Amino acid sequence: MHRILAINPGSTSTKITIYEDEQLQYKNSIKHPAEELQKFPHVYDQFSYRKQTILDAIADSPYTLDQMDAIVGRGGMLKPIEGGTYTVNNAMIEYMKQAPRGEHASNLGCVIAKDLAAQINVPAYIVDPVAVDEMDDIARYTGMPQIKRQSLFHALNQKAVALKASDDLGIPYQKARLIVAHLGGGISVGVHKNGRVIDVNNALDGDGPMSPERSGSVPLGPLYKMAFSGDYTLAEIKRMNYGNGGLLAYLGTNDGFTISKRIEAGDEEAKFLVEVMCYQIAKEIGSCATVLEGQIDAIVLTGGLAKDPFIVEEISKRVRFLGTILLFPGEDEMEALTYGALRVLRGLELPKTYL
Ligand SMILES: Nc1ncnc2c1ncn2[C@@H]1O[C@H](COP(=O)(O)OP(=O)(O)OP(=O)(O)O)[C@@H](O)[C@H]1O
Ligand SMILES: CCCC(=O)O
Repeated sequence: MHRILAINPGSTSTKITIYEDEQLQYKNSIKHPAEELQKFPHVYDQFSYRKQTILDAIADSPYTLDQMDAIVGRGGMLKPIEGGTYTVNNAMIEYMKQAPRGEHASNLGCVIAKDLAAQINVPAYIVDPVAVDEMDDIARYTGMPQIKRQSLFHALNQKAVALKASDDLGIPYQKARLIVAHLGGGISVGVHKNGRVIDVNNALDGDGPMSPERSGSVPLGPLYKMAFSGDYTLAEIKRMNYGNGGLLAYLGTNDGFTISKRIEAGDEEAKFLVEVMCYQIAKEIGSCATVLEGQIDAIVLTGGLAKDPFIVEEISKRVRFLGTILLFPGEDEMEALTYGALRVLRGLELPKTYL
């Protein structure tokens, strides 16, 4: 039996779980009040604070740290790397200190995992970080030689549900042709072909469909006029893209439950804007279908918004003609982290080395 502590630092909380093999034994979502996190200029500076909250939570659990066989953290904005389970090493930690690709709460996953694992002399891993990059070269190009498309997406959940979908279809993931749409606070739609995500929208940087709180793609001309108008700071424009964009910008909330209740109560504006978001998601799926030249084993809808039947139907009615639609509502990043570590601990996969 393998006992695994998984750590998933998010923007407002740090989730931890303890599994014994596939069995969840303990979970805790440690909330971090905004006033606490605001004290730290950079995500990396939250290391000691978040680590201590995790140690406090473990002290309140039925377990002690030294009972763990491995510690796995969510991986962050690392250099572009292929998917899989990686042993946490110093190169990773140094990269996260500098964070040249940006600050994301998950940057701390590897740092905390390594520190705690070193205390008890067990391995530390990360699994399928947001920086997973398996894109075909042709997908990287834009019409501006100065700008290349980047692969930054919900790799952990996308890969986990793609494995489950392949299993359900009876096809090995290494041979499957899937379009996976992760519908969360951010939205990413990835083309999975023969075990690799060969194209995907950058969910963090104004690429793809709008989401509950992100703008997705917008026309460039009006954007650069706005950027140079002198009316906005760079930080304000960034917030319009990430954090305050999408449904939140129109409706004042990014909460799918609230929006769904508003629609049920007859709010036509809310209904129309959700239709707009679903239209954009369906268009993105349609463009992914061309990448697979129409040979699609399944379209997979996952993430929190895939729990909403209205949203599922709005997307499905436009993409049904492409083939089978499989639903994996919600996400289980803790399970995905744990299973990634388990595959390595059981010798089913070799851990990869981050260079
Ligand atoms: N049953 C549901 N009905 C409607 N909306 C829902 C439901 N469950 C979750 N949502 C909405 O789905 C969205 C994403 O929530 P979720 O907690 O899955 O994602 P997140 O972790 O915040 O974001 P991300 O998936 O991008 O990491 C939120 O707007 C949430 O309110
Ligand atoms: C890029 C995927 C992770 C996120 O949406 O924060």
